[in-house]
Amino acid sequence: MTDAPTPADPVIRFAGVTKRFGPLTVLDDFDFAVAPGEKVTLIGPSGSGKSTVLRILMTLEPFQEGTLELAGIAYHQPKGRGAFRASEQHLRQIRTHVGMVFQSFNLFPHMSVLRNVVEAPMVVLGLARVEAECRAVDLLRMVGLSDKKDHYPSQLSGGQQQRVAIARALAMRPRVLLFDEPTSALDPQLVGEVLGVIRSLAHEHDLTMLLVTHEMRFAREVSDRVCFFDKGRIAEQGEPERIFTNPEHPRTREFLQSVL
Ligand SMILES: Nc1ncnc2c1ncn2[C@@H]1O[C@H](COP(=O)(O)OP(=O)(O)OP(=O)(O)O)[C@@H](O)[C@H]1O
Repeated sequence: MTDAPTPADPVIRFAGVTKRFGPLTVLDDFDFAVAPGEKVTLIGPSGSGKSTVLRILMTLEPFQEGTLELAGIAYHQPKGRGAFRASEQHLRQIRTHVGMVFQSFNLFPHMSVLRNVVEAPMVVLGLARVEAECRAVDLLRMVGLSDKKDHYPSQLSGGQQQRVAIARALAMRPRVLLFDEPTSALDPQLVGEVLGVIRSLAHEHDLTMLLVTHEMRFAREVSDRVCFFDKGRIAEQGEPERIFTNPEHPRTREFLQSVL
């Protein structure tokens, strides 16, 4: 089964999006929509285009054709006009509505944990320091790092750095939070603490979440919908229980057998 009903008022919508890297077509006439508050996980083989979807959403990658709608803002790229690149104004709008947690944390190394979390709300949203700090203190408590607010990233474990990165993304109060393999760079013993924070977020908040992960058990626990990606297409999607216990597409079965 490749089709999922399109939500009436999606917060994310790709319609006929084509993305090429030189001669390589990664997404071909790609359609995909996510409802507000939905938690959707993209799984699939390496190189199938999962991260590219997130990077296009975050405007980190231009695309060649199609329409992208994000939090009510639409971007259309007509065929044959080169690659869509967002204007400065678009970039600002996107970055206010969408947060992204990367594999490699990407914290500012010269800033304390607290400063990492308050920086964007102050600079981008114009929040007063006292308000941004209040927000940051709450979020650092939520990710279990209240006692590390004056530390620098180099003084933290990878798992702690990633939890700061999650707090930093949440400090912007985004409508959509993207996770690109958030535990891939971590030592195995640190994976659980990061997944725990994301799991609580997924279960306790109405934030829209789109995740790329190789952690299948985690995908099963947190997702409303799992999409199996194969060669730039969603070969199969559905509720996690069904996808993991009774996959219909041969490629999904083959993939799950190789990773479970
Ligand atoms: N900047 C780039 N330049 C050229 N090719 C790229 C670039 N970024 C990605 N690709 C190619 O696009 C394809 C899709 O990559 P993408 O990272 O989206 O896959 P993925 O499914 O997320 O893989 P993984 O699970 O390994 O992260 C791959 O063949 C990759 O080599």
